[in-house]
Amino acid sequence: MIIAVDGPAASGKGTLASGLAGHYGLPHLDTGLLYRAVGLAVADTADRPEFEQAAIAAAKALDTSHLVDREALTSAEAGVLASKVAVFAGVRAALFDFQRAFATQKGGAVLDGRDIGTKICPDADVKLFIQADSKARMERRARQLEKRGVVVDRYALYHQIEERDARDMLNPHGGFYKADDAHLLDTTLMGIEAALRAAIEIVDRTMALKAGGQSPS
Ligand SMILES: Nc1ncnc2c1ncn2[C@@H]1O[C@H](COP(=O)(O)OP(=O)(O)OP(=O)(O)O)[C@@H](O)[C@H]1O
Ligand SMILES: Nc1ccn([C@@H]2O[C@H](COP(=O)(O)O)[C@@H](O)[C@H]2O)c(=O)n1
Repeated sequence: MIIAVDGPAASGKGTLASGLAGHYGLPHLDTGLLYRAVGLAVADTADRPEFEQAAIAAAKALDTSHLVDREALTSAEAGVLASKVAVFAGVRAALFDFQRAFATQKGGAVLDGRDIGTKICPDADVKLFIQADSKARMERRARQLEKRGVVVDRYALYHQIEERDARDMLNPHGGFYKADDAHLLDTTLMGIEAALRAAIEIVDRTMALKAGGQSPS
């Protein structure tokens, strides 16, 4: 079974994808980490003319050793850099095969990102599109950073999230939109456990309908 989980920054898609992976015993890939690793690798060239070519080269050279330093990868700066390299078609193309191979491994997988249900796994068995309002997302991200001892300017963080969402939505190569057959799950008023229960319910219902030969939508 392939489960695709998409949604905007700090919507909780990674938390849900990881919970679903645990529940169904599937491997999980947070595809945002790939873009973050590429962004960090070319941070020095940002705003220079060679930025795009450097980012494409970094994406082609990416391997799992670049995904180890979780603290650097999950920083707010890495998120911004990721969304800047993600607009380059050459970067997205270079990262496609890795994601596709992960998704199609024997037994299936859970992937989360922006374009999983639309570009990477349009054939996923279940697609979830996670939503939460911008203020709730900002607050979740702020608390996550504060737990690490980072001093957070909530006003700046809110605008950074909004700006990143806009860049992702307007990215002509991105595929960041809800697929027609994706299930929308708004978690603004849900805690982590309630959101995971709701996601499991959607997956179980969708798979049961498919097994019965019915269209789930
Ligand atoms: N439903 C929820 N209620 C409250 N907090 C949540 C909820 N879901 C996730 N969180 C918390 O919000 C933070 C961001 O969650 P998460 O990393 O899963 O988001 P994401 O959408 O994967 O973010 P990113 O944009 O980095 O990929 C984490 O600290 C997580 O524990
Ligand atoms: N499938 C994806 C995943 C991520 N991106 C870009 O990377 C940025 C960081 O992603 P997070 O999920 O870790 O927040 C994101 O803002 C996107 O620009 C992507 O394009 N496609």
